[in-house]
Amino acid sequence: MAADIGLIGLGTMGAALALNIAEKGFDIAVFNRTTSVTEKFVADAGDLGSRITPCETLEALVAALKTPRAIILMVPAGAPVDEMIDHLLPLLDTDDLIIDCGNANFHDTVRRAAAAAERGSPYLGVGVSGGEEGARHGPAIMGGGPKEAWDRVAPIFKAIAARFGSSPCADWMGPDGAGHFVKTVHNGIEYADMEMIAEVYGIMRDGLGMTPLQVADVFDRWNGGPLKSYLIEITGMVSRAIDPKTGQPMLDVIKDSAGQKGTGRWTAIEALMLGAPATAIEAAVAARNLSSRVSERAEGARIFDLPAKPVPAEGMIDRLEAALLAGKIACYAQGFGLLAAASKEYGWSLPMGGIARVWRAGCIIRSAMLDDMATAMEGGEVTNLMFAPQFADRLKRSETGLREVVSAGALARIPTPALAAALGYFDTMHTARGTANMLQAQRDFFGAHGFERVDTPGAHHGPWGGHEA
Ligand SMILES: NC(=O)C1=CN([C@@H]2O[C@H](COP(=O)(O)OP(=O)(O)OC[C@H]3O[C@@H](n4cnc5c(N)ncnc54)[C@H](OP(=O)(O)O)[C@@H]3O)[C@@H](O)[C@H]2O)C=CC1
Ligand SMILES: O=C(CO)[C@H](O)[C@H](O)COP(=O)(O)O
Repeated sequence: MAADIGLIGLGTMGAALALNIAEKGFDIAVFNRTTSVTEKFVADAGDLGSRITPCETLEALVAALKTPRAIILMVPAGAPVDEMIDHLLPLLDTDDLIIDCGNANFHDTVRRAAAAAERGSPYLGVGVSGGEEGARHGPAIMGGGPKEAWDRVAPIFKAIAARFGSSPCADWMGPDGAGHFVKTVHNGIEYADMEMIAEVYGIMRDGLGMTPLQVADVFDRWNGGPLKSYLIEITGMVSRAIDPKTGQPMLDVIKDSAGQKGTGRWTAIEALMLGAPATAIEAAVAARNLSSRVSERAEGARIFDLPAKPVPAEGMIDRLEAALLAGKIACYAQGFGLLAAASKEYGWSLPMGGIARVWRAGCIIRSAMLDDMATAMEGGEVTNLMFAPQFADRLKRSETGLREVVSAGALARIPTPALAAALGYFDTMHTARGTANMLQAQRDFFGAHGFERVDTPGAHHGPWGGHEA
Protein backbone atom coordinates (compact mmCIF):
# COMPACT_ATOMS: atom_id res chain seq x y z
CA MET A 1 0.00 0.00 0.00
CA ALA A 2 1.29 3.50 -0.83
CA ALA A 3 2.66 5.45 2.13
CA ASP A 4 0.97 8.60 3.50
CA ILE A 5 4.22 10.54 3.80
CA GLY A 6 7.95 10.23 3.07
CA LEU A 7 10.92 11.20 5.23
CA ILE A 8 14.54 11.78 4.24
CA GLY A 9 17.28 11.80 6.90
CA LEU A 10 17.18 9.13 9.60
CA GLY A 11 19.51 10.89 12.06
CA THR A 12 18.60 11.71 15.66
CA MET A 13 15.49 13.72 14.79
CA GLY A 14 14.37 12.05 11.56
CA ALA A 15 14.42 8.53 13.00
CA ALA A 16 12.44 9.59 16.08
CA LEU A 17 9.93 11.56 14.00
CA ALA A 18 9.43 8.63 11.60
CA LEU A 19 8.69 6.24 14.49
CA ASN A 20 6.29 8.79 15.98
CA ILE A 21 4.46 9.11 12.63
CA ALA A 22 4.23 5.31 12.26
CA GLU A 23 3.02 4.93 15.84
CA LYS A 24 0.17 7.37 15.19
CA GLY A 25 -1.10 5.08 12.44
CA PHE A 26 0.37 6.64 9.29
CA ASP A 27 2.31 4.66 6.71
CA ILE A 28 5.70 6.22 6.08
CA ALA A 29 8.43 5.65 3.48
CA VAL A 30 11.97 6.52 4.57
CA PHE A 31 15.29 7.19 2.86
CA ASN A 32 18.73 7.91 4.28
CA ARG A 33 21.88 8.89 2.39
CA THR A 34 23.77 6.05 4.09
CA THR A 35 21.75 2.91 3.32
CA SER A 36 23.03 0.91 6.30
CA VAL A 37 21.35 3.48 8.57
CA THR A 38 18.00 2.80 6.90
CA GLU A 39 18.47 -0.95 7.27
CA LYS A 40 19.30 -0.66 10.97
CA PHE A 41 16.43 1.76 11.52
CA VAL A 42 13.85 -0.67 10.14
CA ALA A 43 15.44 -3.64 11.89
CA ASP A 44 15.11 -1.79 15.21
CA ALA A 45 11.57 -0.50 14.58
CA GLY A 46 9.84 -3.56 16.07
CA ASP A 47 6.08 -3.71 15.46
CA LEU A 48 6.16 -0.23 13.90
CA GLY A 49 8.20 -1.73 11.03
CA SER A 50 4.92 -2.85 9.39
CA ARG A 51 4.06 0.82 8.74
CA ILE A 52 7.54 1.74 7.44
CA THR A 53 8.74 1.28 3.85
CA PRO A 54 12.56 1.46 3.71
CA CYS A 55 13.86 2.86 0.41
CA GLU A 56 17.40 2.59 -0.94
CA THR A 57 16.98 5.30 -3.57
CA LEU A 58 15.07 8.54 -3.90
CA GLU A 59 13.29 7.04 -6.92
CA ALA A 60 12.03 4.21 -4.70
CA LEU A 61 10.92 6.70 -2.06
CA VAL A 62 8.95 8.75 -4.57
CA ALA A 63 7.38 5.60 -6.05
CA ALA A 64 6.31 4.45 -2.57
CA LEU A 65 4.17 7.51 -1.82
CA LYS A 66 0.50 8.36 -2.30
CA THR A 67 -0.05 11.23 -4.71
CA PRO A 68 0.05 14.15 -4.38
CA ARG A 69 3.17 13.35 -2.40
CA ALA A 70 4.43 14.90 0.83
CA ILE A 71 8.11 14.45 1.76
CA ILE A 72 9.77 15.60 4.98
CA LEU A 73 13.46 16.59 4.93
CA MET A 74 15.26 16.12 8.26
CA VAL A 75 18.84 16.90 7.28
CA PRO A 76 21.27 19.62 8.46
CA ALA A 77 20.51 23.22 7.51
CA GLY A 78 22.05 24.85 4.45
CA ALA A 79 23.56 23.03 1.47
CA PRO A 80 22.18 19.54 2.36
CA VAL A 81 18.61 20.89 2.08
CA ASP A 82 19.28 22.56 -1.29
CA GLU A 83 21.06 19.44 -2.59
CA MET A 84 18.17 17.22 -1.52
CA ILE A 85 15.63 19.51 -3.18
CA ASP A 86 17.73 19.46 -6.39
CA HIS A 87 17.82 15.64 -6.35
CA LEU A 88 14.08 15.38 -5.71
CA LEU A 89 12.74 17.91 -8.19
CA PRO A 90 13.23 15.83 -11.38
CA LEU A 91 11.35 12.98 -9.68
CA LEU A 92 8.34 14.94 -8.41
CA ASP A 93 5.05 16.18 -9.87
CA THR A 94 4.14 19.86 -9.63
CA ASP A 95 1.68 19.44 -6.77
CA ASP A 96 4.03 17.32 -4.64
CA LEU A 97 4.97 18.95 -1.36
CA ILE A 98 8.48 19.24 0.12
CA ILE A 99 8.56 19.98 3.86
CA ASP A 100 11.82 21.07 5.52
CA CYS A 101 11.40 20.06 9.17
CA GLY A 102 15.01 20.82 10.15
CA ASN A 103 16.26 24.07 11.61
CA ALA A 104 16.67 26.44 8.67
CA ASN A 105 17.68 30.05 8.33
CA PHE A 106 14.30 31.57 7.44
CA HIS A 107 15.89 33.58 4.60
CA ASP A 108 16.72 30.23 2.96
CA THR A 109 13.14 29.09 3.50
CA VAL A 110 11.77 32.27 1.93
CA ARG A 111 14.05 31.70 -1.08
CA ARG A 112 13.11 28.01 -1.42
CA ALA A 113 9.40 28.78 -1.01
CA ALA A 114 9.61 31.47 -3.71
CA ALA A 115 11.41 29.07 -6.07
CA ALA A 116 8.75 26.43 -5.43
CA ALA A 117 5.96 28.96 -6.03
CA GLU A 118 7.63 29.87 -9.33
CA ARG A 119 7.35 26.20 -10.33
CA GLY A 120 3.74 26.19 -9.15
CA SER A 121 4.68 23.83 -6.31
CA PRO A 122 4.02 24.05 -2.57
CA TYR A 123 6.86 24.21 -0.01
CA LEU A 124 6.66 24.23 3.78
CA GLY A 125 9.31 25.27 6.32
CA VAL A 126 8.32 23.65 9.60
CA GLY A 127 10.13 24.15 12.91
CA VAL A 128 10.20 21.08 15.16
CA SER A 129 11.33 21.33 18.77
CA GLY A 130 11.74 18.87 21.59
CA GLY A 131 15.00 17.07 20.84
CA GLU A 132 15.04 13.33 20.26
CA GLU A 133 12.55 12.54 23.02
CA GLY A 134 10.13 15.19 21.78
CA ALA A 135 10.40 14.05 18.16
CA ARG A 136 9.68 10.48 19.25
CA HIS A 137 6.77 11.14 21.61
CA GLY A 138 5.45 14.64 20.90
CA PRO A 139 7.32 17.73 19.69
CA ALA A 140 6.09 21.30 19.33
CA ILE A 141 5.57 22.06 15.64
CA MET A 142 5.63 25.50 13.98
CA GLY A 143 4.42 25.42 10.38
CA GLY A 144 5.17 28.01 7.71
CA GLY A 145 4.25 28.24 4.03
CA PRO A 146 1.05 28.23 1.98
CA LYS A 147 -1.88 27.60 4.36
CA GLU A 148 -3.48 25.09 1.98
CA ALA A 149 -0.24 23.08 1.91
CA TRP A 150 -0.13 23.11 5.73
CA ASP A 151 -3.77 21.95 5.82
CA ARG A 152 -2.83 18.96 3.64
CA VAL A 153 -0.39 17.61 6.24
CA ALA A 154 -1.78 19.21 9.42
CA PRO A 155 -3.61 15.98 10.46
CA ILE A 156 -0.26 14.17 10.59
CA PHE A 157 1.55 17.00 12.41
CA LYS A 158 -1.29 17.46 14.90
CA ALA A 159 -1.40 13.70 15.56
CA ILE A 160 2.33 13.45 16.35
CA ALA A 161 2.64 16.73 18.29
CA ALA A 162 2.82 17.15 22.06
CA ARG A 163 -0.44 18.00 23.77
CA PHE A 164 -1.16 20.71 26.32
CA GLY A 165 -4.35 19.34 27.84
CA SER A 166 -6.21 18.27 24.72
CA SER A 167 -4.66 20.92 22.42
CA PRO A 168 -1.99 19.70 20.00
CA CYS A 169 1.13 21.89 20.05
CA ALA A 170 1.22 22.19 16.26
CA ASP A 171 -0.02 25.14 14.28
CA TRP A 172 0.45 27.23 11.18
CA MET A 173 2.42 30.39 11.95
CA GLY A 174 2.16 32.15 8.60
CA PRO A 175 3.43 32.14 5.01
CA ASP A 176 6.92 31.33 3.60
CA GLY A 177 9.57 31.62 6.36
CA ALA A 178 7.23 32.27 9.31
CA GLY A 179 7.47 28.77 10.82
CA HIS A 180 11.26 28.67 10.68
CA PHE A 181 11.49 32.22 12.03
CA VAL A 182 9.35 31.28 15.03
CA LYS A 183 11.55 28.19 15.59
CA THR A 184 14.68 30.35 15.34
CA VAL A 185 13.39 32.74 18.01
CA HIS A 186 12.40 29.71 20.11
CA ASN A 187 16.05 28.63 19.94
CA GLY A 188 17.29 32.14 20.73
CA ILE A 189 15.16 32.12 23.88
CA GLU A 190 16.49 28.60 24.57
CA TYR A 191 20.06 29.97 24.40
CA ALA A 192 19.27 32.80 26.85
CA ASP A 193 17.30 30.58 29.22
CA MET A 194 20.17 28.06 29.30
CA GLU A 195 22.83 30.74 29.71
CA MET A 196 21.00 32.41 32.62
CA ILE A 197 20.68 29.01 34.32
CA ALA A 198 24.42 28.42 33.74
CA GLU A 199 25.21 31.84 35.26
CA VAL A 200 23.15 31.03 38.35
CA TYR A 201 25.00 27.70 38.57
CA GLY A 202 28.27 29.71 38.38
CA ILE A 203 27.26 31.76 41.43
CA MET A 204 26.29 28.58 43.29
CA ARG A 205 29.54 26.78 42.38
CA ASP A 206 32.10 29.59 42.55
CA GLY A 207 30.43 32.08 44.91
CA LEU A 208 28.68 29.73 47.34
CA GLY A 209 30.99 26.71 47.01
CA MET A 210 28.09 24.35 46.37
CA THR A 211 28.61 20.81 45.05
CA PRO A 212 26.73 19.57 41.95
CA LEU A 213 24.46 17.50 44.21
CA GLN A 214 23.57 20.59 46.26
CA VAL A 215 22.93 22.45 43.02
CA ALA A 216 20.68 19.59 41.88
CA ASP A 217 18.63 19.80 45.08
CA VAL A 218 18.00 23.52 44.54
CA PHE A 219 16.95 23.10 40.89
CA ASP A 220 14.68 20.18 41.80
CA ARG A 221 13.03 22.39 44.43
CA TRP A 222 12.68 25.32 42.02
CA ASN A 223 11.00 23.01 39.54
CA GLY A 224 8.09 22.80 41.96
CA GLY A 225 7.58 26.59 41.86
CA PRO A 226 7.11 29.43 39.38
CA LEU A 227 10.26 28.46 37.43
CA LYS A 228 8.80 25.04 36.61
CA SER A 229 10.08 24.17 33.16
CA TYR A 230 11.85 21.49 31.13
CA LEU A 231 15.21 23.30 31.29
CA ILE A 232 15.07 23.69 35.09
CA GLU A 233 14.07 20.02 35.36
CA ILE A 234 16.96 18.73 33.22
CA THR A 235 19.38 21.07 35.03
CA GLY A 236 18.54 19.20 38.24
CA MET A 237 19.05 15.90 36.43
CA VAL A 238 22.40 16.76 34.80
CA SER A 239 23.67 18.23 38.09
CA ARG A 240 22.87 14.95 39.87
CA ALA A 241 24.44 12.66 37.26
CA ILE A 242 27.65 10.75 38.05
CA ASP A 243 30.35 9.93 35.49
CA PRO A 244 30.50 6.12 35.19
CA LYS A 245 34.20 6.34 34.23
CA THR A 246 35.52 8.31 37.20
CA GLY A 247 32.70 8.35 39.75
CA GLN A 248 32.91 12.17 39.68
CA PRO A 249 29.87 14.39 39.20
CA MET A 250 29.29 14.51 35.43
CA LEU A 251 29.35 18.33 35.40
CA ASP A 252 32.88 18.33 36.81
CA VAL A 253 34.30 16.28 33.92
CA ILE A 254 32.65 18.23 31.07
CA LYS A 255 34.78 20.92 29.37
CA ASP A 256 33.38 24.46 29.76
CA SER A 257 33.27 25.08 26.02
CA ALA A 258 29.80 25.08 24.43
CA GLY A 259 28.90 24.13 20.85
CA GLN A 260 26.30 25.77 18.66
CA LYS A 261 24.72 25.05 15.31
CA GLY A 262 23.69 28.62 14.49
CA THR A 263 20.07 29.23 15.45
CA GLY A 264 20.94 31.53 18.37
CA ARG A 265 23.24 33.54 16.10
CA TRP A 266 20.47 33.80 13.47
CA THR A 267 18.14 35.18 16.16
CA ALA A 268 20.69 37.76 17.31
CA ILE A 269 21.38 38.84 13.72
CA GLU A 270 17.67 39.27 12.96
CA ALA A 271 17.16 41.20 16.20
CA LEU A 272 19.90 43.63 15.17
CA MET A 273 18.63 43.88 11.59
CA LEU A 274 15.05 44.53 12.68
CA GLY A 275 16.00 46.97 15.45
CA ALA A 276 14.20 44.76 17.98
CA PRO A 277 16.87 44.29 20.66
CA ALA A 278 17.18 40.82 22.12
CA THR A 279 20.08 41.65 24.41
CA ALA A 280 19.79 38.59 26.66
CA ILE A 281 19.87 36.35 23.58
CA GLU A 282 22.78 38.31 22.08
CA ALA A 283 24.67 37.96 25.39
CA ALA A 284 23.97 34.22 25.44
CA VAL A 285 25.33 33.77 21.90
CA ALA A 286 28.42 35.80 22.82
CA ALA A 287 28.88 33.76 26.00
CA ARG A 288 28.92 30.52 23.95
CA ASN A 289 31.48 32.01 21.57
CA LEU A 290 33.69 33.16 24.45
CA SER A 291 33.34 29.78 26.15
CA SER A 292 35.16 28.20 23.23
CA ARG A 293 38.22 30.46 23.74
CA VAL A 294 39.60 28.10 26.36
CA SER A 295 43.33 28.90 26.09
CA GLU A 296 42.68 32.66 25.84
CA ARG A 297 40.66 32.50 29.07
CA ALA A 298 43.42 30.50 30.73
CA GLU A 299 45.90 33.21 29.71
CA GLY A 300 43.58 35.88 31.16
CA ALA A 301 43.39 33.90 34.39
CA ARG A 302 47.21 33.84 34.61
CA ILE A 303 47.63 37.56 33.81
CA PHE A 304 44.94 38.97 36.11
CA ASP A 305 44.87 36.35 38.86
CA LEU A 306 41.39 37.40 39.92
CA PRO A 307 39.70 34.24 41.20
CA ALA A 308 36.02 34.31 42.19
CA LYS A 309 35.28 35.50 45.71
CA PRO A 310 32.55 34.18 48.00
CA VAL A 311 29.13 35.83 47.64
CA PRO A 312 27.05 36.58 50.76
CA ALA A 313 25.23 33.31 51.41
CA GLU A 314 22.26 34.53 53.41
CA GLY A 315 19.14 34.65 51.26
CA MET A 316 21.20 34.09 48.08
CA ILE A 317 19.32 31.00 46.88
CA ASP A 318 16.03 32.93 47.00
CA ARG A 319 17.65 35.83 45.17
CA LEU A 320 18.94 33.49 42.50
CA GLU A 321 15.43 32.11 42.00
CA ALA A 322 14.05 35.65 41.70
CA ALA A 323 16.85 36.58 39.30
CA LEU A 324 16.04 33.69 36.99
CA LEU A 325 12.36 34.56 37.10
CA ALA A 326 12.91 38.22 36.25
CA GLY A 327 15.59 37.39 33.65
CA LYS A 328 13.30 34.88 31.99
CA ILE A 329 10.42 37.36 31.72
CA ALA A 330 12.71 40.01 30.22
CA CYS A 331 14.17 37.48 27.78
CA TYR A 332 10.73 36.26 26.62
CA ALA A 333 9.63 39.90 26.28
CA GLN A 334 12.58 40.39 23.93
CA GLY A 335 11.74 37.22 21.98
CA PHE A 336 8.10 38.20 21.53
CA GLY A 337 9.17 41.77 20.67
CA LEU A 338 11.37 40.35 17.91
CA LEU A 339 8.53 38.16 16.64
CA ALA A 340 6.21 41.20 16.54
CA ALA A 341 8.81 43.24 14.62
CA ALA A 342 9.35 40.44 12.07
CA SER A 343 5.62 39.94 11.70
CA LYS A 344 5.26 43.61 10.77
CA GLU A 345 8.33 43.73 8.53
CA TYR A 346 7.43 40.61 6.54
CA GLY A 347 3.61 40.97 6.68
CA TRP A 348 3.17 37.58 8.36
CA SER A 349 0.50 38.42 10.98
CA LEU A 350 2.17 36.01 13.40
CA PRO A 351 -0.29 34.66 16.01
CA MET A 352 1.53 35.85 19.15
CA GLY A 353 -0.80 34.08 21.59
CA GLY A 354 -0.82 31.04 19.30
CA ILE A 355 2.99 30.87 19.38
CA ALA A 356 2.97 30.85 23.18
CA ARG A 357 0.29 28.12 23.06
CA VAL A 358 2.38 25.92 20.74
CA TRP A 359 5.38 26.37 23.06
CA ARG A 360 3.45 25.22 26.16
CA ALA A 361 4.42 21.55 25.68
CA GLY A 362 6.85 19.42 23.69
CA CYS A 363 9.52 22.04 23.02
CA ILE A 364 12.77 22.71 24.87
CA ILE A 365 11.57 26.05 26.32
CA ARG A 366 8.25 24.66 27.61
CA SER A 367 7.47 26.13 31.01
CA ALA A 368 4.59 26.81 33.35
CA MET A 369 4.88 30.51 32.47
CA LEU A 370 4.02 30.00 28.80
CA ASP A 371 0.35 29.33 29.49
CA ASP A 372 0.15 32.69 31.27
CA MET A 373 1.99 34.31 28.38
CA ALA A 374 -0.56 32.90 25.93
CA THR A 375 -3.37 34.29 28.09
CA ALA A 376 -1.62 37.67 28.38
CA MET A 377 -1.15 37.98 24.63
CA GLU A 378 -4.59 36.75 23.69
CA GLY A 379 -6.23 39.29 26.00
CA GLY A 380 -5.50 42.15 23.56
CA GLU A 381 -2.60 44.13 22.17
CA VAL A 382 0.44 43.91 24.49
CA THR A 383 3.09 46.62 23.98
CA ASN A 384 5.66 44.59 25.86
CA LEU A 385 5.18 41.29 27.69
CA MET A 386 6.82 42.86 30.80
CA PHE A 387 3.90 45.32 30.97
CA ALA A 388 1.11 42.69 30.93
CA PRO A 389 -0.34 42.89 34.48
CA GLN A 390 0.56 39.36 35.65
CA PHE A 391 4.13 39.71 34.38
CA ALA A 392 4.53 43.28 35.65
CA ASP A 393 3.49 41.99 39.09
CA ARG A 394 6.04 39.16 38.93
CA LEU A 395 8.75 41.58 37.84
CA LYS A 396 7.92 43.98 40.67
CA ARG A 397 8.45 41.09 43.08
CA SER A 398 11.60 39.67 41.47
CA GLU A 399 13.57 42.60 40.00
CA THR A 400 15.41 43.29 43.26
CA GLY A 401 16.66 39.69 43.25
CA LEU A 402 17.97 40.10 39.69
CA ARG A 403 19.67 43.37 40.66
CA GLU A 404 21.26 41.82 43.77
CA VAL A 405 22.50 38.75 41.89
CA VAL A 406 24.08 40.79 39.08
CA SER A 407 25.76 43.08 41.67
CA ALA A 408 26.90 40.13 43.78
CA GLY A 409 28.34 38.46 40.66
CA ALA A 410 30.17 41.64 39.65
CA LEU A 411 31.66 42.12 43.12
CA ALA A 412 32.66 38.46 43.33
CA ARG A 413 34.17 38.48 39.78
CA ILE A 414 31.67 35.91 38.53
CA PRO A 415 30.35 36.70 35.03
CA THR A 416 26.59 37.03 34.54
CA PRO A 417 26.34 38.55 31.04
CA ALA A 418 22.82 37.35 30.11
CA LEU A 419 21.33 38.21 33.51
CA ALA A 420 23.03 41.62 33.34
CA ALA A 421 21.66 42.15 29.82
CA ALA A 422 18.16 41.26 31.00
CA LEU A 423 18.51 43.71 33.90
CA GLY A 424 19.82 46.44 31.59
CA TYR A 425 16.82 45.91 29.31
CA PHE A 426 14.37 46.03 32.22
CA ASP A 427 15.95 49.19 33.63
CA THR A 428 15.95 50.83 30.21
CA MET A 429 12.30 50.01 29.58
CA HIS A 430 11.07 51.55 32.85
CA THR A 431 13.12 54.73 32.42
CA ALA A 432 10.91 57.38 30.82
CA ARG A 433 13.77 59.85 30.24
CA GLY A 434 16.94 58.07 29.22
CA THR A 435 20.31 59.44 28.21
CA ALA A 436 20.07 59.47 24.41
CA ASN A 437 19.84 63.28 24.61
CA MET A 438 23.62 63.09 25.19
CA LEU A 439 24.04 60.90 22.10
CA GLN A 440 21.99 63.33 20.03
CA ALA A 441 24.05 66.29 21.22
CA GLN A 442 27.28 64.43 20.36
CA ARG A 443 25.95 63.41 16.92
CA ASP A 444 24.90 66.96 16.18
CA PHE A 445 28.26 68.30 17.39
CA PHE A 446 30.41 66.11 15.15
CA GLY A 447 28.06 65.47 12.22
CA ALA A 448 25.36 68.18 12.22
CA HIS A 449 22.79 65.36 12.39
CA GLY A 450 20.24 67.55 14.20
CA PHE A 451 17.99 66.65 17.13
CA GLU A 452 14.44 67.12 18.37
CA ARG A 453 13.83 69.42 21.36
CA VAL A 454 11.54 68.61 24.28
CA ASP A 455 9.79 71.98 23.93
CA THR A 456 9.69 72.89 20.22
CA PRO A 457 8.80 70.60 17.26
CA GLY A 458 11.09 70.18 14.26
CA ALA A 459 14.80 69.57 13.73
CA HIS A 460 17.31 71.68 15.64
CA HIS A 461 21.03 72.20 15.99
CA GLY A 462 23.01 73.02 19.12
CA PRO A 463 25.05 76.13 19.94
CA TRP A 464 28.35 74.39 19.20
CA GLY A 465 29.48 77.15 16.83
CA GLY A 466 33.11 76.79 15.85
CA HIS A 467 33.63 73.55 17.84
CA GLU A 468 32.22 71.04 15.31
CA ALA A 469 34.61 68.41 13.93
N1 LIG B 1 19.09 17.20 17.43
C1 LIG B 1 18.15 18.04 17.89
O1 LIG B 1 17.88 18.16 19.09
C2 LIG B 1 17.36 18.86 16.92
C3 LIG B 1 17.75 19.00 15.60
N2 LIG B 1 16.96 19.76 14.75
C4 LIG B 1 17.32 19.91 13.35
O2 LIG B 1 16.97 18.71 12.66
C5 LIG B 1 17.85 18.51 11.55
C6 LIG B 1 18.50 17.15 11.68
O3 LIG B 1 19.23 17.14 12.89
P1 LIG B 1 19.72 15.79 13.61
O4 LIG B 1 18.73 14.71 13.39
O5 LIG B 1 20.06 16.18 15.00
O6 LIG B 1 21.05 15.50 12.80
P2 LIG B 1 21.89 14.17 12.69
O7 LIG B 1 23.30 14.60 12.49
O8 LIG B 1 21.59 13.23 13.78
O9 LIG B 1 21.37 13.51 11.32
C7 LIG B 1 21.57 14.14 10.10
C8 LIG B 1 20.86 13.36 9.01
O10 LIG B 1 20.97 14.09 7.81
C9 LIG B 1 21.63 13.26 6.84
N3 LIG B 1 22.50 14.10 6.04
C10 LIG B 1 23.53 14.86 6.47
N4 LIG B 1 24.07 15.54 5.44
C11 LIG B 1 23.39 15.16 4.34
C12 LIG B 1 23.47 15.51 2.98
N5 LIG B 1 24.39 16.39 2.53
N6 LIG B 1 22.61 14.94 2.11
C13 LIG B 1 21.70 14.06 2.57
N7 LIG B 1 21.54 13.69 3.85
C14 LIG B 1 22.38 14.25 4.72
C15 LIG B 1 22.39 12.22 7.62
O11 LIG B 1 22.55 11.08 6.81
P3 LIG B 1 23.80 10.07 6.98
O12 LIG B 1 23.35 8.98 7.89
O13 LIG B 1 24.06 9.60 5.61
O14 LIG B 1 24.95 10.87 7.55
C16 LIG B 1 21.43 11.99 8.78
O15 LIG B 1 20.38 11.14 8.41
C17 LIG B 1 18.84 19.69 11.60
O16 LIG B 1 18.36 20.71 10.79
C18 LIG B 1 18.80 20.11 13.06
O17 LIG B 1 19.18 21.44 13.24
C19 LIG B 1 15.80 20.35 15.16
C20 LIG B 1 15.37 20.23 16.44
C21 LIG B 1 16.12 19.50 17.44
O1 LIG C 1 16.77 23.00 17.75
C1 LIG C 1 17.21 22.43 18.71
C2 LIG C 1 16.53 22.47 20.00
O2 LIG C 1 15.43 23.31 19.98
C3 LIG C 1 18.50 21.69 18.55
O3 LIG C 1 18.82 20.88 19.63
C4 LIG C 1 19.61 22.60 18.21
O4 LIG C 1 20.68 21.84 17.71
C5 LIG C 1 20.08 23.38 19.40
O5 LIG C 1 20.91 24.40 18.98
P1 LIG C 1 22.49 24.35 19.23
O6 LIG C 1 22.99 23.08 18.57
O7 LIG C 1 22.96 25.58 18.54
O8 LIG C 1 22.71 24.36 20.70
